[in-house]
Amino acid sequence: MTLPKTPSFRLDGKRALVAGASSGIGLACAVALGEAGAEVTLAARRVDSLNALVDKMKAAGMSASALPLDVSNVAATQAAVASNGPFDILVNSAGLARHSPAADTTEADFDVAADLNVKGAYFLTQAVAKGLLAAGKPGSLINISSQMAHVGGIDRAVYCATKHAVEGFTKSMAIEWGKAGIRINTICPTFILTDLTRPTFEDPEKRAWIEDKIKLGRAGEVEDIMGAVVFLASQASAMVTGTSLLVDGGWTAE
Ligand SMILES: NC(=O)C1=CN([C@@H]2O[C@H](COP(=O)(O)OP(=O)(O)OC[C@H]3O[C@@H](n4cnc5c(N)ncnc54)[C@H](O)[C@@H]3O)[C@@H](O)[C@H]2O)C=CC1
Ligand SMILES: C[C@H](O)[C@@H]1OC(=O)[C@H](O)[C@@H]1O
Repeated sequence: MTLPKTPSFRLDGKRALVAGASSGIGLACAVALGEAGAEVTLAARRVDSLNALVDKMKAAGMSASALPLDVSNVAATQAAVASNGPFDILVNSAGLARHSPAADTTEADFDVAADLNVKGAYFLTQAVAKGLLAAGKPGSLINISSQMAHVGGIDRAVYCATKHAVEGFTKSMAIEWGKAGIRINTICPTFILTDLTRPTFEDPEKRAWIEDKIKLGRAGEVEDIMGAVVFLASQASAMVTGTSLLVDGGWTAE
């Protein structure tokens, strides 16, 4: 009897683009992919915010470079991906939140969130996929969505709408490009301690509510996303497409 072979989690020889790489979840994903052997292009609006990180990754033996990229600018995104691709792996962690009661949402708040979280994510994913299709290569594209793509949240009607939309285009693109070997998935984190959530965590009542809702009883850390991203980027997830990987500590189990 031949034993089944465990698929590799290694990413040697793969080129990865990480958008929103200068902080938080994106930064952690860039490091995780680099440690797994990928050649990582870290993208952010301001490249000077990436230089120290790129140097640290290189000093630790990883392959890393910086690319200026404003994900809410579709034409600039398409041009940057076309001239620097093709990328075998995309992690899009660029995102924002403007929280308010649903009755108070302004058109401007809606537009700024939709422009980045939905439109920007859509066209970045499309641009990377088109590079792969033109090169006849397979790939794994990952958008950082949210547990809020699966439930509602107080003051989060717009944020939830944008993240639900990401799930919709992820499934549709996965159907269209599956036969070309392009897999598209989302990672859906719970509350993770980052710049984005710091104001929420600094409120003791809100922090207690979060730690109660998360069934594992603690706030998420960026390290909690690192294994998930390597899994989805690698051959270990070869049969996984069009779905969400919830890293929510059990929030949505209730
Ligand atoms: N922190 C949390 O609890 C959770 C965060 N998320 C999602 O994770 C992603 C990353 O968020 P965090 O790391 O928490 O916050 P963060 O604020 O550290 O990261 C967001 C990144 O997006 C970048 N960004 C903003 N606008 C951009 C643009 N136009 N072009 C390129 N980059 C842009 C920022 O510079 C920043 O590096 C977001 O999509 C967020 O919605 C999802 C679930 C939970
Ligand atoms: C920024 C939000 O408050 C935060 O991001 C998420 O996706 C979490 O579920 C929180 O709602």
